[in-house]
Amino acid sequence: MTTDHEATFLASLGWSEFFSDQLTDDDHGLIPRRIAEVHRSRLSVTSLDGLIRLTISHQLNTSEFAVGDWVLVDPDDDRLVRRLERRTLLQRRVEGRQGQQLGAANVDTLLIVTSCNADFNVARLERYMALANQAETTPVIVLTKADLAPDVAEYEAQAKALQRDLAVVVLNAKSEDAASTLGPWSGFGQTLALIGSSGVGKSTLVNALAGLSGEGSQATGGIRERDAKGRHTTTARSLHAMEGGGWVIDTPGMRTLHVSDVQEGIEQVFSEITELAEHCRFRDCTHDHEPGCAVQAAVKSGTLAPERLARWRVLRDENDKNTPKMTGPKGNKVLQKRR
Ligand SMILES: Nc1nc2c(ncn2[C@@H]2O[C@H](COP(=O)(O)OP(=O)(O)OP(=O)(O)O)[C@@H](O)[C@H]2O)c(=O)[nH]1
Ligand SMILES: [Zn+2]
Repeated sequence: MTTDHEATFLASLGWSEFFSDQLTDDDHGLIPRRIAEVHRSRLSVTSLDGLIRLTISHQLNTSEFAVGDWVLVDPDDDRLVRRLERRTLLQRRVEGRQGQQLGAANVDTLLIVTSCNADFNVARLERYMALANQAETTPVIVLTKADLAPDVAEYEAQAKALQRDLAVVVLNAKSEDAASTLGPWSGFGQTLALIGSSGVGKSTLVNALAGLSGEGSQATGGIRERDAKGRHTTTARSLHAMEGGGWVIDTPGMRTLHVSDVQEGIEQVFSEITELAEHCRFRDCTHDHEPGCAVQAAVKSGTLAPERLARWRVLRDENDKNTPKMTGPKGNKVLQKRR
């Protein structure tokens, strides 16, 4: 019963064979919808007529859903029937809590936003990239406030060195061409999400990408609301149509970060170290004092910066500490997969 209009709308939201292949005969009559808002007792989805609040059971734990999830809905009563398997999932560890919090689902590209000033911190960027890699979302570094920095090329070079083949974009988030600069990642059917510290220009970028100004715009700078605990929050809906034809997810929950369970993501960020380690004499080499260590040899020859190795160690140790371990059949430790 899907009209052409509806089909184009779903395709703009990223509906693809990955999701349609999950449909069975039992799903006849149901329609796919994408989650735009997740609250404690309510879920909303996008539609051509605007947001629709889903009918859900009182027992449903909404924290198991993420903005960007695809769900099947009964159009007669807007009842949630089931969630489809995710293509990508960004999640983060919350200090003092068990497990991980879901951030955003089915995101194609994660814009890691930082500014060309004191906010720029390579260790934090590597951490964000480990998370993006682990989620199987493509990271892109966006360097904002280029208009205020005299030494932009220096920041750009440092960002490019963070991971092999990493895309780095330099811009002024307030300029008219900010959205078109991000065109390669904001086209029809593409989903973007943003991460980065407070004040780097995320809301400004969302406004530029979504063509929002005035009434509909995300609060930028000091005009934000306070939540119950008196903290500043950017309170607005989380899924916006972009002028380029895709969608952008802006979830405040993704803005701070501790890592756990991102071992493969870390190996991808530091692929040059991962590859060198294969040539160490000992399989369990710690790349510290061992003879025949290919990683230390690279540091000595100047091809690997000692600071980069030190940051890899810190991130890997933090991840190991935060990742729950299971004891394997032979008593050796096995990393627990929680996907
Ligand atoms: N000159 C200049 N100012 C910028 C740029 N990007 C952001 N700003 C300004 O920096 C301030 C903070 O920008 P926001 O977009 O609110 O930052 P945010 O990352 O959304 O911050 P939170 O909502 O706290 O997470 C605003 O006053 C923006 O106008 C830029 O590229 N150049
Ligand atoms: Zn070694």
